[in-house]
Amino acid sequence: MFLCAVRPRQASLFRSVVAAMSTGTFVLLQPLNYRGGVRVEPADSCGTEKAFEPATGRVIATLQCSGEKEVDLAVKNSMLAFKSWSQKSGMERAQVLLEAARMIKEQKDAIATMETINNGKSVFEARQDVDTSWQCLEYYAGLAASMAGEHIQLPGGSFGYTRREPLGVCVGIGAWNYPFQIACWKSAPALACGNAMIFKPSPFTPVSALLLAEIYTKAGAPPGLFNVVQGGAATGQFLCQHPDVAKVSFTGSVPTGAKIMEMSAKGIKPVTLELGGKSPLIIFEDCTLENAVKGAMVANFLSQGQVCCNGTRVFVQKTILDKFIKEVVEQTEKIKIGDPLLEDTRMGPLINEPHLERVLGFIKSAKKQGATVLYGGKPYVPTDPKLKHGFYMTPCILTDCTDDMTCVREEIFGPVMSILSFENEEEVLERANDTIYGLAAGVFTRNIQRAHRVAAQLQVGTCYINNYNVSPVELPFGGYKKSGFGRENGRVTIEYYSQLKTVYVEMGDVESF
Ligand SMILES: NC(=O)c1ccc[n+]([C@@H]2O[C@H](COP(=O)([O-])OP(=O)(O)OC[C@H]3O[C@@H](n4cnc5c(N)ncnc54)[C@H](O)[C@@H]3O)[C@@H](O)[C@H]2O)c1
Ligand SMILES: C[N+](C)(C)CCCC=O
Repeated sequence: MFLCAVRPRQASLFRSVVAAMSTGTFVLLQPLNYRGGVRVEPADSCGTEKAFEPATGRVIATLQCSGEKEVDLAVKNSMLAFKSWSQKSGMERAQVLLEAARMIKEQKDAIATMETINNGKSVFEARQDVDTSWQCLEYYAGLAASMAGEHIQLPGGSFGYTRREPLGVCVGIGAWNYPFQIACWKSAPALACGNAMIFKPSPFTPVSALLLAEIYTKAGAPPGLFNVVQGGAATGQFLCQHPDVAKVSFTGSVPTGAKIMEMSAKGIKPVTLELGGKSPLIIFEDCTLENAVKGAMVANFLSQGQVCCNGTRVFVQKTILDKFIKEVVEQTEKIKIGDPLLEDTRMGPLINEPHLERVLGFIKSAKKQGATVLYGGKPYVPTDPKLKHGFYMTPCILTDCTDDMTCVREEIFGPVMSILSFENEEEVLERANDTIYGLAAGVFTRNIQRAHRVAAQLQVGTCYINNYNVSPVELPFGGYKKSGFGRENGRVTIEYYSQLKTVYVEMGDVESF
């Protein structure tokens, strides 16, 4: 067990990570809030939450959920930081973001290790998440200096101009499936635009946002520019309802998203909602089968299937159905499940026991409704004794699915692929769009006209052609329909973290009544 010898207030989490590189050894030291450039105990609390190491089932920390007083202190502190930060030039802000990106790259292994310990995803994947995180900071650093308004000539020599200004103190609320990436995807554009941010991670994954907070401070961000408050729903509510919070950017489920929107509406606050999905992946007979199979695996089993945009409704054209199924089962059998910190593991545990039970429940109901479990879908106990209380299951392939089954309609958020067959393009498009969600979709075909025609007709925020679940920072990411609105990544996100001021300049005399 690792115990930090230095005073907790000053203990850097990175020291803990370096000392705890193997599963079953890490203990997270308090305090877990981050305010004014240091880790602090919350001023008040509204209950506790436990954070686990999913690989072993061990509790790694009991969190004090921040109360109203702590939230207010965090907001006041961030408002102070906002005063100075918002006055800096884009180039000055970019320097801090670039230094933070450099430090993330330098600490990539430590951050990925911590993410794996707290979330359960394989360290192989966690490293990719860290890459998409520092890339996000670099990207918005690059845009910070080019944020500008326009000059508009008016009659008589008068003119107007616009200024793109920050919003103020923004709140980021995160889900547990991409803890570090979500914190970066929200904070990088927010800070680049001159805002301050208070971030509340999911209580299941409190750790890596603290790593990011330490990095921002070391990179030169003023104290309070990026504060972290820990807690669950009640803490999230205090944040959304705080009168001095200018914007809320939320990543999580549709029901919580609706509550966030309601609270924000009362305060007339803009919101970004990155919500859930039940995305279709359409595989035409003229695809490159090997790529389509790989695509389906990435679209379903990444992060143990706990990915918002996963393509879990896999529509396969009837003529290649048998070939596709044979190949996908063969590949799925090869997935190595186990200790997520081992280099060759590709599937770790699910986030916690209730979630594992929920996912297994979906498989049970799929069977009841007539689906066939062609592969997996069972609890899994790795041979290593220290992993026996972890939350593992075998990846699941369901066939004989129909569009009305619960496993096809609802977001499972676990490693469960539902395979459906189709005859033609028109039919599959109608079925693919028959959902309340609209986060993503995929299409595999070598027919270039068909690929673009289908992409244009899918009611989704992101459509992948001949790949899946790739997310370059240059491309906007977000949902249609109940999967939310607003975007993360891409140039457009600047608009979600800034507001436009118009200045009119009179060059003549005022005409009076
Ligand atoms: N679209 C995306 O980019 C994206 C990315 C990741 C996850 N997700 C979605 O997130 C969901 C899984 O994450 P989850 O289980 O953490 O979601 P969740 O909605 O339960 O919780 C998300 C966050 O909201 C907080 N919260 C809960 N109730 C709240 C309330 N009443 N007020 C304020 N905050 C509150 C939680 O503490 C947590 O930090 C899935 O539906 C998944 O699809 C979407
Ligand atoms: C990086 N991915 C795989 C596109 C996931 C984005 C966040 C969704 O849960």
